[in-house]
Amino acid sequence: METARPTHPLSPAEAWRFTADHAAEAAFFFDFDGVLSPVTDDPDASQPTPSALGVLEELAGVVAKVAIVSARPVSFLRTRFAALSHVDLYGLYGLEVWHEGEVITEPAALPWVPTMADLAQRARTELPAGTLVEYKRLSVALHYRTAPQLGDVVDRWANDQAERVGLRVQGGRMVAELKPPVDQDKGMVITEGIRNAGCAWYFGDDMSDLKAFDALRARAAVDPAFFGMCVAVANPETGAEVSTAADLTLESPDAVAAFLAEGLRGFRPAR
Ligand SMILES: O=P(O)(O)OC[C@H]1O[C@H](O[C@H]2O[C@H](CO)[C@@H](O)[C@H](O)[C@H]2O)[C@H](O)[C@@H](O)[C@@H]1O
Repeated sequence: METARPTHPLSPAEAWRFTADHAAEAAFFFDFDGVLSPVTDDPDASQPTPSALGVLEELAGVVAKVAIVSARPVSFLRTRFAALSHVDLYGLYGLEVWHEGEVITEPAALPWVPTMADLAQRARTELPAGTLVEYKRLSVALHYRTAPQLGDVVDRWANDQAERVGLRVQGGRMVAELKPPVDQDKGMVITEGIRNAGCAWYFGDDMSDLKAFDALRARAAVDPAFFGMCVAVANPETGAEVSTAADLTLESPDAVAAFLAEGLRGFRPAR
C-alpha cells in the first residue's frame, strides 16, 4: 500500500518510510562543510567524515539522485568525492557543475576570473596577518576562524571591495566571501534539481543553505504531491536560524552519516 505524503510536523521514521516507498523519484542534496565534513581551522584540511562516502554511495544506489551542493569549487569536491561515480557535484553555489567528466562553468561568471585573482592578491597584502585567503577562481573566501577578532575588519574590507568592483558578499561561518554578480545560489540549484523529483531532502548548516530549504518549501507549496525534508546540522556559529527553518536538526556530520545509514535500512535492495 502507498504511504500518504507526510505532513509537517513529522517524525523521521515517517519521512524515511515515504522516501523508501518513492525511492525512484527521490533526490538527496548535501552541503559539504559542516554537513558531511567537520569544521577544521584550515579549509584545505577538510575531509568527509569517515563513514560518509560509503553511505552516500549506498544511497545513490537506491534513490534517483544524490548531489553535493557546495560553495567549494568542483576541483576541490572532486578530490573528496572522486570515488563516488553516481554522486553529482555542484560547486561555487552552482556556478560550476561536474557533468560527464568535465566541469561546466556558468558563462556569465567567467569574465570575473581575473578580478578574483586580483582580489585574492590584494587580500593577501592588505588584510592583517591571521586572515586566511582562499582563492576559488570565481570567488574569494576570506577566513578569520583562527583570528575571530579580525571579523569586523575582514567584513568591512569585503564590503568595500564588493562596492568598488561590483561584486556580492556572502557571509558564512567565520568567513566573508566575494562572489560575482551573477544570479546563482543553492536555491536555484535545488529548484532545477528537483524538477522531476517527487520527494527531496536537503542537508545544510549555513545561511546559504536557507535558500535551498526555501526551494523545497516553494515546490511543496505548489505541488501537493511533492514531499520535501529540510535537515539542519547544528552549529554554534549560525545560532538557531538554520535549525529553526528545518524540519529536523542533527548534531554533527557524524550524526548525518549515522542517520542516513539508519534510514537506508528501510529501503529495498537496489535491483
Ligand atoms: O557550501 P559549503 O560546502 O558549506 O561551503 C561553505 C564554506 O566552507 C568552507 O569554509 C568553512 O569550512 C572551513 C573548513 O571546515 C572552515 O575553516 C571555515 O571557517 C568555514 O567557513 C570553505 O573554505 C569556504 O570556501 C566555503 O564558502
